[in-house]
Order: sequence, then C-alpha cells, then structure tokens
Amino acid sequence: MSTSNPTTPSNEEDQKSKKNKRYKFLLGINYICLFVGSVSSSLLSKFYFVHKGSSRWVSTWVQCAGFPLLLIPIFLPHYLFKCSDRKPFSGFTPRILILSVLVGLMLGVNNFLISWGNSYLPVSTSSLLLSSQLIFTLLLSVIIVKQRITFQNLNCVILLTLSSVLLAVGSHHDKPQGLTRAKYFIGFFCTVGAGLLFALYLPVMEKIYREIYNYGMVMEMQVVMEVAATALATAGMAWDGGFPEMRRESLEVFDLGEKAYWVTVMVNVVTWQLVFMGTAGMVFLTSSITGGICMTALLAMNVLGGVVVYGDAFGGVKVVSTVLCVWGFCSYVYGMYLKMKDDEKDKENNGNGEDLIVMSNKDHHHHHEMEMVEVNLAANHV
Ligand SMILES: Nc1nc2[nH]cnc2c(=O)[nH]1
Repeated sequence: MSTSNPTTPSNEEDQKSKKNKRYKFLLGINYICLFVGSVSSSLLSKFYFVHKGSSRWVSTWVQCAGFPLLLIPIFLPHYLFKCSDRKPFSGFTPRILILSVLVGLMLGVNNFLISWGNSYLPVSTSSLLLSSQLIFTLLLSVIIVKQRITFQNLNCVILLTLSSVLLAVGSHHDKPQGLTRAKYFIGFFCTVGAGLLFALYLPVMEKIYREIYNYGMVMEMQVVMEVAATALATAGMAWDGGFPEMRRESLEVFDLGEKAYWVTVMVNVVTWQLVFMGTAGMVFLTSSITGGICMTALLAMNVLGGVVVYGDAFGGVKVVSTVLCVWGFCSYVYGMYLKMKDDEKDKENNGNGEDLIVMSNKDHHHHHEMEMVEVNLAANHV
C-alpha cells in the first residue's frame, strides 16, 4: 500500500499538500452539488404537485434523464482546458461496465418505486417509512464494505432517524383522495422497497469504487448508471403510455400553462443530476455511511426550504426535529474533523520517509484519492 517516490522531502510535502487541497476541493464541490440539488429538487417536486402535476412516470424519468449534463464536466477538463491527460471513458473494464449497468438498473427501479409510493401514500407516511433508510444503510455497509459501527456513526444515525421520524409524525396527514386498502399496501411496499434499495445502492457503490482510483471515473460510471436507469424509465413510459400522459399533463392539467410545465420538468431534471452526482462523489470521497448521513441531514434543509419558499408552518415538532438533525450532523462532522487531525499528526510523528498509512474504514477513500493523485502526478512526470 505504500509508495516510495524518489523525491526530495520538500517536494514530497508539496505534493501532499496539493493532494490534500484537491481532496478538499472535490469534497466541497460535491457537497455543494448535493445541497443545492437536494433542496431545489424537493422544492420543485412540491411545485409540480401543487400545480396539479401528478404523473408517476414523469417523476421517475426526471430523476435520471439529465445524464448528458454530466458529459460537460467529464469532457471539458480534457478537451478544452487541457488540464487532464486522462482520456474520458478510457478506464472501463468489462466488469466495471457491467456492474455500472446493473447498479443503474437498480437505481432505476428505486426511482420508480419511490415515485409510485409517493403517489399512493400521504407525504407523512412515506417520509416515516423512508426514515428507516439510514439504519439499513449502516447495517448493509457493515455487511458489504465491513464498515465499523462506532459511537460516532451510530449516534448520528440514531439522531437523524429520530429527527426524520418526528418530522413525519408531525406533518399533515394529507390523505390522497381515493386511497383504498389495496393502494395503501402498494404504496407501503413500494416505499419500503425503495428505502431498502437505496440503502443497498450506497455500500454497493462504495464497494465498486474501491476498484477505481480516479474521480473522473466516478462521473463516467454515473453516466453509465443513469443511461441504464433512463432506458428503464423510458421503456416503462413508452409501454404504459407515459409520454402521451406527459403531453396531456402539460397542455391540460398543469395549472400554470405549458411553458411553465416544461421549465419545471427540465429544471427538475438538472437538480436531480446534482443530487445523484453529489451522492456518488460523497460516497467515493468518504464512505457510504458518511454519504448517507450527508444526504439525510439535508432533510432539515428541505424543511427550512419549504418554510422559506412556501411559508409552511414551522413550529413545535419541526423545530425539535431540525435541532436533532443539526446536532447529529454537526457532531458527526466535528468528530470526523478531529479524527482527520489525529491521523495527520500520527503521520507526521511517523516521519516522512515512512509513508505507511494505517487505513481505517472511514479513511479508505481519502487514501484512495491520495493514491490516485499520486498516480496522476507520477504519470505526468514520466
Ligand atoms: N429510496 C430513495 N431514493 C432516493 N432518491 C434520491 N434520494 C433518495 C432517497 O433518499 N431514498
């Protein structure tokens, strides 16, 4: 695991700080994507429903159809800015390609289930069911990527879960019209299924990312996944009359008119890409459980977004839920920060010559990223 470069100590220091800066830069960008994407997609989905949009297929399709947008950050660095020597889409092995397609199909089914569940169940019920998702993410990441359960991550998962349970219990029981028992059960199983699939998606991605060493590759895999998910959604739509339904909805149902409808749908397509790209990047740069925690913690931001933009009521239970969420998330991030400082100190104490990094589970990708930049730097110098 250790690489000993024939470089002078000062050069080595330089490279280390460069790597660290690059890592922090990528982490920052990804979190901004996740943040902006999550808040705006939740606001826009609500906008769509408030103005009488109700198509399950449209909700499914917008979550993945924006994949061509990812081609911009993939191709620009190589062809326009010339700041990367790596040719886009050159690192796929058949194995990685097949795995990406399979995970993409899983994501497609998840998107479909979540849209179906949302259309049958009251918002409060579906949020309640989805609040179990983070616990499953932790459990599955213990099984799949040998994540260690620590006080820090367990504490955070419990606080965030409590926070989302409270939120769901405290929200309005706006029962959709004509909710029969059968429909309730369909909605129930779709939503639980979506939660489980998403909880599986995160550690499975982490496992696959352990075979790759480059952030560009993460985006490229994301394109492949989203193409697979879009193919599934498009096939479903074509088979079930989703396209005529979309057209009819734009012309007759959406109460702000056709133009506003297409703008809403298209902007939603963009915001969903930010969500999924941000999630994938966070999982690659940290771990599946940290990625899941970062996503879930944004629920509080979505609630605040609703309060600011739509004037939703904000009192009692929502306040408690938000406090729990912010508390849980901040203590997690602070704990991670302390651990990172500790590790850096340990490394310094071990001396420069010996570049042995003891990998804890959490650091895995940090180290990965370091290695990747090392590989790139080495390639550039040869
Ligand atoms: N099941 C599920 N699907 C998602 N798609 C985007 N976010 C989520 C999530 O939190 N859960």
